[in-house]
Amino acid sequence: METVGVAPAPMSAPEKKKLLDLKDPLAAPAARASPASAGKWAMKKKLVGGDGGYVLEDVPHLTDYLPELPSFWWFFRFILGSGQVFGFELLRKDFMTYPNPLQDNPAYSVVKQYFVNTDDTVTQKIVVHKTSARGTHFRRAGPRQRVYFQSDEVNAAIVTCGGLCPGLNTVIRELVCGLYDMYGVTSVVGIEGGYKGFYSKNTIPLTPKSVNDIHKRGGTVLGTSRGGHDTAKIVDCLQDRNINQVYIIGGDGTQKGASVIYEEVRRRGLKCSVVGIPKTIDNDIAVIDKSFGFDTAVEEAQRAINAAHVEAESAENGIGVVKLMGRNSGFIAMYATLASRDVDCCLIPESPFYLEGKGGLLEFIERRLKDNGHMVIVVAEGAGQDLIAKSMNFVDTQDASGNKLLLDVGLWLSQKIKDHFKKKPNFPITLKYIDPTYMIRAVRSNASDNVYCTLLAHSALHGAMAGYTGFTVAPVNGRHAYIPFYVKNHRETEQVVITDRMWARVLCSTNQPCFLSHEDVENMKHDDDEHHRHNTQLLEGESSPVKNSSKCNGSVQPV
Ligand SMILES: Nc1ncnc2c1ncn2[C@@H]1O[C@H](COP(=O)(O)OP(=O)(O)O)[C@@H](O)[C@H]1O
Ligand SMILES: O=P(O)(O)OC[C@H]1O[C@](O)(COP(=O)(O)O)[C@@H](O)[C@@H]1O
Ligand SMILES: [Mg+2]
Repeated sequence: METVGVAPAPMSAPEKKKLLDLKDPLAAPAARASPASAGKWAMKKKLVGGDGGYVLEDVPHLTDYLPELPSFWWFFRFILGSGQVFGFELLRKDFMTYPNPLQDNPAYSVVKQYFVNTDDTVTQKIVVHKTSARGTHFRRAGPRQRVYFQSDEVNAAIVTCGGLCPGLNTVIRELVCGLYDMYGVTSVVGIEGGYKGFYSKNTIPLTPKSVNDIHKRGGTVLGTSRGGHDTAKIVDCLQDRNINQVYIIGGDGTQKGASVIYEEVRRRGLKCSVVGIPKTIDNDIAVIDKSFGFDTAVEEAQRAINAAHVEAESAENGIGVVKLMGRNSGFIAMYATLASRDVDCCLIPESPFYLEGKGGLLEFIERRLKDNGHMVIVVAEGAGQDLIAKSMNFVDTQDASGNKLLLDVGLWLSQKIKDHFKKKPNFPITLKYIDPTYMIRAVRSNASDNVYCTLLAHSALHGAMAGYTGFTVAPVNGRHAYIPFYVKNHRETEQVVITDRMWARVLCSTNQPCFLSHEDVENMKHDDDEHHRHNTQLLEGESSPVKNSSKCNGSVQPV
């Protein structure tokens, strides 16, 4: 088995494919029943072991639960008896699959080895020691020699859910154009307004012509929403409309929803590939290198930080406060701070801070103003929420998707700073608060995100055409991979690890206090070690492959 990023190790035949769990229940007869009964059809891990602690977290395939797809297979089986005896498995595969239409596409005729070797995998852990286990791998994304759908058989649907993010339109455009141009698929529809659009709205026909210019606009031409995830109704819609490939673009909440849809599709025995494309401007999806739109967000944040800096520099004891997105994680704030170099203090949810007293934020602000005459503070929207909640009577509220609604930390902080300096008449300050959140989210994607979105879309449709299902697609260490929905930590929010070197770089560039005592840091390191141990039961002796504060490692390679 060839691997990417780790030298291939020779394997003995019996060890080559140690199928830890491949036996799945046969398909349930196509039926409509309550998803509550879906338990016994729930996703099973498909783990394949290899030499040296190699583990492949494989993706489900339509044939896992639809072992006999075409009806004429039954006819041959009836005449010839057992497929196994007559070497029939090979013949069966030929009936179930079709040559990839890309092989006749003039644009790809020059490519030396266009099709991905079916055994290629991508390693999750790229830094290894000579004694470390090879660890978790994912199936490499890309076009396969044989596909499980004929072009005229495909009815594809695309939906966007959750918050906006630069690049949504590019992903939609490239899915549509890729399906048409590479696979000759002509039936693609858009679902309007997120998950609830499956059962409350008409579909929008999508063609290369209708999506031609959409990548030049922010937002999503399909509309999006939070809430409204009714699995049974969504799968009814897929069944009624004969949709056999569904591309679901959204963040952590959306991918959890996609996973449940996949389970229900499988329970009903439908030939329908369920594909997730991870989206979140916050860049807080675990396992993957980064999510699309993040680069654009960091770039766009520079404009707000520059404005804050200009304002602060031009006033006596000027302070610019900029609030950036990041509900649970400070990736945008951290990267925008590092990119700018004008920021004096970066506050993120992962790093608690305090205002008053020795080593507190207010003391630091005073000192920096005395030294420099101005300063810029970047604060992620999720930072300091505990402090705010303590200082005012607040009852937790949630949005339609169940996400906690946050208090405006930028406003709160600005007020606290103003109040502090009001008590010091000899220390007049000028504070400007800039909240560019929705401006950053609503812009069109930049050039690098556009290319990234194109590759994501292509990887997604290659996977669906090859019959894979129940997976999200994303770069892992620079290579696109298919990550099964069942990889739980992939669906959980990732946070900046403040005991990693990347956060130290920020502290170094801003010279801000770390607000933590030595004891706090030691406790955090201990928690991280515990987390590593918990995440690496398969890989004794390895550190966590999941947590990674830099999160933007590796340039994205063509699939
Ligand atoms: N645990 C869950 N199970 C099923 N659907 C979910 C779950 N969490 C969120 N969703 C659905 O996913 C969609 C988007 O979720 P949301 O949290 O708003 O955005 P995002 O996907 O960007 O995180 C919503 O329609 C919501 O109902
Ligand atoms: O105002 P909205 O639409 O609820 O969005 C706000 C949230 O959306 C985000 O940009 C990203 O959220 P999702 O990726 O979960 O959609 C958060 O940073 C922010 O808290
Ligand atoms: Mg989310």
